Amino acid sequence: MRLIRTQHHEPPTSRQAPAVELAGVTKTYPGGVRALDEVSLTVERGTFVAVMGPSGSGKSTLMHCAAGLDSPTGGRAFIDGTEIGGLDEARRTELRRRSVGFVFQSYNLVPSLTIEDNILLPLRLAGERPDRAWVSGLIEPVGMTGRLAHRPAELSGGQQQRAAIARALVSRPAVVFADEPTGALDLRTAREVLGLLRDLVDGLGQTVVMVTHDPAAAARADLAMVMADGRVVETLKAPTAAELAQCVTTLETE
Ligand SMILES: Nc1ncnc2c1ncn2[C@@H]1O[C@H](COP(=O)(O)OP(=O)(O)OP(=O)(O)O)[C@@H](O)[C@H]1O
Repeated sequence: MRLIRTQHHEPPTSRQAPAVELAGVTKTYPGGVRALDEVSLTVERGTFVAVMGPSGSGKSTLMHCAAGLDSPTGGRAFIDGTEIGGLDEARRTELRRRSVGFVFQSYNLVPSLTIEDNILLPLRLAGERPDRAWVSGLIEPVGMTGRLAHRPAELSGGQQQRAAIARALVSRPAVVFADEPTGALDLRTAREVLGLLRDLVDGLGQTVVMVTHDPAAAARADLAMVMADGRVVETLKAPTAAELAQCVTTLETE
């Protein structure tokens, strides 16, 4: 597994293209803040990647540029082998719908819809028919089998996040971006949700990129990228919570 590439190369375009690829990506916001400074990285399929770093180091900007939610001001970003920068807004939306799933700290389920309709919503929005076998295969591991007719308010936070994870996966995306997915959960529930993400990577070959402040959460990933000042300054394979905590503390005090 190779995460960081710094040299120029032609991006692969086959189904086996990396889930995400950034080549020299820079993001300068109006006003002049350089939130990303020539970041190059590859997220291989079937891997769980955590992004950590002090506040303001560029984690959210990295996620937004890698997910096609925002445009880099320099460099090239690819999702599933497709360059985002070459697409107009409609095509970019279509690429996100087809290839990217999102999980948020606050679940973002639609309160008026049942859990089943929430999970199926991305397919409905895309005008696609559910692949029943895939959907059933998702419902069971996320623990929603007996809860499909419930509304989100009838579920605990952990259950809502599990439903949100099923929703993120329902369109079989190339990559799921999870932004502080355990930030609103208690310790035990957070551990269960992280275990679920880990199982989805191991069992379904899903690719997950998770932004987190929590070293224990990041330690569940295959790789942790640690950011500072818009750059990836450390890439740790099979990281431990202790080494991640140490790394971030050092950066925060520098
Ligand atoms: N829309 C924006 N306009 C101008 N500057 C921005 C904007 N969004 C972020 N920034 C700046 O870019 C830098 C990186 O911000 P970013 O939100 O990516 O960091 P982060 O690591 O996600 O921080 P946190 O952990 O606090 O969420 C910061 O200096 C921030 O102030």
